[in-house]
Amino acid sequence: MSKPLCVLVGAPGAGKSTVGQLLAQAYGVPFRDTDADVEATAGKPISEIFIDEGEPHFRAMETAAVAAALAEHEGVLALGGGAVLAEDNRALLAGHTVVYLSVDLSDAVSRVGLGQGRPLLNFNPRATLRFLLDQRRPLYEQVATHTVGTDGRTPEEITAELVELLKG
Ligand SMILES: Nc1ncnc2c1ncn2[C@@H]1O[C@H](COP(=O)(O)OP(=O)(O)OP(=O)(O)O)[C@@H](O)[C@H]1O
Ligand SMILES: O=C(O)C1=C[C@@H](O)[C@@H](O)[C@H](O)C1
Ligand SMILES: [Mg+2]
Repeated sequence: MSKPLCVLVGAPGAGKSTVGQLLAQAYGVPFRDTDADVEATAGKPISEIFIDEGEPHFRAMETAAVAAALAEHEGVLALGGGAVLAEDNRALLAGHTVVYLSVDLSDAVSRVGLGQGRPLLNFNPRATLRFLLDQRRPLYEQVATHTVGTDGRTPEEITAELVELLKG
């Protein structure tokens, strides 16, 4: 089975998409993001999938995207922030190099405040993120082979640490 060089997991705002692209550039390998795969398959943004078909439909599409990417992709792979909620996805991650990009509440709030298109965070992002971080932390820790803290650090600093960490 071909394997991604590295799979990034973590909460919304952890920087999976940002750091994932930098890490792929550093290695000269392709970057893939299951959120983008789902949007390409659906032909519309995730926010519209949530509105039109609902979260369970999005989660089923996400699980199919995770399975396909883990089987096919040989570069750096970022998963959607909620991908670890599904036991099927957690099982598929076994045997892969999985990096948990951790983020605390205040950094996550300020980072997601910069962007749009996160349907779970449309209403009261701070309270929702607090819940998501508490709910998911044990799941991220369960699937991770490595953990890297991102608070107060630039994407470039985090990428440099990852390159060192993954050398071994
Ligand atoms: N270490 C960092 N320091 C400051 N800002 C950051 C950092 N990492 C990412 N950002 C910014 O935070 C926002 C969210 O980053 P990004 O989209 O990479 O997160 P994500 O983990 O992919 O989130 P999601 O789960 O929603 O896809 C972006 O505007 C990005 O530029
Ligand atoms: O944390 C989540 O549950 C999500 C994070 C995003 O990456 C997207 O996968 C979607 O907006 C759901
Ligand atoms: Mg992302």
